[in-house]
Amino acid sequence: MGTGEIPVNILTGFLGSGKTTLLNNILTEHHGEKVAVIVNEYGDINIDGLLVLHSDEDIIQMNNGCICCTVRGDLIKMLMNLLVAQHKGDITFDRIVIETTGLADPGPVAQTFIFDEALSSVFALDTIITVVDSQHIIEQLDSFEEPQEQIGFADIIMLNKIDLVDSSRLTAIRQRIHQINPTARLLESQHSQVALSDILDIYSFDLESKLMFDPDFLEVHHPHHHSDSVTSLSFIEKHPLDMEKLNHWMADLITHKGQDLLRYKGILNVEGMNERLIFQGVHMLFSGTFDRPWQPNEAKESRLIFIGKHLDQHALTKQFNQCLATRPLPLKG
Ligand SMILES: Nc1nc2c(ncn2[C@@H]2O[C@H](COP(=O)(O)OP(=O)(O)OP(=O)(O)O)[C@@H](O)[C@H]2O)c(=O)[nH]1
Repeated sequence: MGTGEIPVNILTGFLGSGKTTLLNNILTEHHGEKVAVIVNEYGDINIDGLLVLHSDEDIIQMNNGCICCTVRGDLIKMLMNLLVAQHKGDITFDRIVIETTGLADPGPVAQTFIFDEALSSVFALDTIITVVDSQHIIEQLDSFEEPQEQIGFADIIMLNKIDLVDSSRLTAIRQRIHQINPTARLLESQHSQVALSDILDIYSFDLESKLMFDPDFLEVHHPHHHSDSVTSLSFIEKHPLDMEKLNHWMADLITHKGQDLLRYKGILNVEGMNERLIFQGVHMLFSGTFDRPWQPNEAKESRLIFIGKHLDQHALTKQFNQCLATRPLPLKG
């Protein structure tokens, strides 16, 4: 939608489904386009922005709220600023990709490009792409409203993480999705690998189908209510962490609280290591891998976020602090 020339793609999908992985695939593919990226994160610290593999793309972080609620005004301002900067020759871009939080309703974000006359004359909504975690989506649909909205508004739905499910589960997911959104195109992927020609430059945003899903879509949108039961807790810590204590903590946490942990992720500073430890988890599925060395110009600090139900903030804070590496004893004089 929109009559402008600059395509906009909205990446959405529930927590941990593979949106940032898809964004990185888009950015690292050689398509010859310059992409301006807007990343909106749930929680109060920036982690995704630090995990995006960008070279000279312009990455804009929106951390002060959810893109579909309070920050919609900010989104308009940000897009306007991008246009001004492009006009002045400070930056150039051929496309905008917006990654929403895992708890966003993409409806209001799409609306921005329809209602705002100035924006809709410059931008054209290309596709709303919803990434689905095939391992967890059925339970997510049973428990939360957000995945229904994300699937309902999609033009393209990527059934991701198909390495973690069998074909009968995939059939059940397809049927469930078809009930919510019979018109979206379904793709299957592992690690969000799809041909970019299947998701970009399709211009499949279809107002009719959005109105079928939400007859009030063209009304001025009422604030979106997130699932009240979901909260987040984040840590930023300069003191290095002890790898062994961290492993024990995670093993214990996943065993006892895995069901409630919708998403946990972080970039950790581990004692004795020159590389960042990238820490990723969705429920019981957890991975920790060292990636690149810390750069001289970046703060060597751990950033960690938990998003989930019934988070015991006091206990988690205590457990996190117990993972700090033992401070060296002061030298005796
Ligand atoms: N096994 C498996 N893991 C995957 C696949 N796709 C992504 N992952 C992993 O799932 C985790 C979450 O992926 P992200 O791309 O960060 O997910 P996201 O949707 O951006 O997460 P949030 O922004 O936190 O909601 C990471 O550890 C990925 O490496 C897949 O197809 N199979």
